[in-house]
Amino acid sequence: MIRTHGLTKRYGAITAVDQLDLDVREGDVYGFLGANGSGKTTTVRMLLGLVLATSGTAEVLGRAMPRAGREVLPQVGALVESPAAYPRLSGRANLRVHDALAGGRRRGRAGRVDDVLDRVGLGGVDQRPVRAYSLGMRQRLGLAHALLSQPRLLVLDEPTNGLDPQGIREIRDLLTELNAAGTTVFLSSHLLAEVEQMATRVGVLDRGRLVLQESLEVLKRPTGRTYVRTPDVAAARALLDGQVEAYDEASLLVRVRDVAALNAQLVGAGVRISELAPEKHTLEDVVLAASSAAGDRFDRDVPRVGS
Ligand SMILES: Nc1ncnc2c1ncn2[C@@H]1O[C@H](COP(=O)(O)OP(=O)(O)OP(=O)(O)O)[C@@H](O)[C@H]1O
Repeated sequence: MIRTHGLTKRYGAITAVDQLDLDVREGDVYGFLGANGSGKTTTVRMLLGLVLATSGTAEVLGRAMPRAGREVLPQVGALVESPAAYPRLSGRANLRVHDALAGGRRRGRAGRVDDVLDRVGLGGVDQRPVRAYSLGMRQRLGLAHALLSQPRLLVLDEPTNGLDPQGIREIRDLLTELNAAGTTVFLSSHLLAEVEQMATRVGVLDRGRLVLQESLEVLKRPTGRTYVRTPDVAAARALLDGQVEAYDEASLLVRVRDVAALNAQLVGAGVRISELAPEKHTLEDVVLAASSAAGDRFDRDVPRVGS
């Protein structure tokens, strides 16, 4: 759906995007992660033909950008930074104008507009002019605009910017639902937790360079250790001598892959267990390892809403 080769953008002495090889496949929710200033917005702008690359190539929906923009862009729903809107008009009126400008058929327009407003949670609050909208409402309106043409591909730059935890959850659910119905989603974010909860594949940008591109399933694979929570730490340590890699007063990390066998062994020896689980890599671990210098600039402290 999106493929770039050696995509590079320089602004004078600054290399904002450096030799990027992106590969976004059909059906992905691709989380494009990077600290502030790492080059995400510049990349999104190049993909949409809003900024010209210094060198390298970009293909969107199998066509070269920006050359094929006229054919490609109507099939792509995009949200890049603060979406433009007529401030005196309501969101609904704005969307009707956009739909008309994009050549959407007049027939069914009102229904299409109402549908996307409902989907992004603006259906009930749309009496106000857009100038009275909060940042979060503007963001939702931008998303509604992106959805209007029922695109095969959504390209979203920080789509939850300005939203509260409830709003973030709603957008996440909406994107998951659209993806299940066949829409490929490419979203940029500096929020590790957001991407961890939504993405199927992840690309990590570190000062303009792609330092990691992999499916989340592979990245979060088990570490080969098992986490054991027990009130009988001393007994468990004695039993598993040599296999315990770390422990505290209530838990142990054991170098064992077979959780069922470990369970049987512990229970057989009378060790009480309150929790037993294979340890997994977290996205945070993996991102920090891939880009140690950038890692501490990520925003990790977002509230975890839902699962
Ligand atoms: N028009 C421009 N002129 C000069 N430098 C630019 C321009 N646009 C971006 N840059 C620089 O390129 C680098 C990457 O910026 P970019 O906005 O793409 O990063 P980002 O990852 O999207 O960050 P943020 O999340 O803060 O928007 C930064 O150093 C930025 O200052």
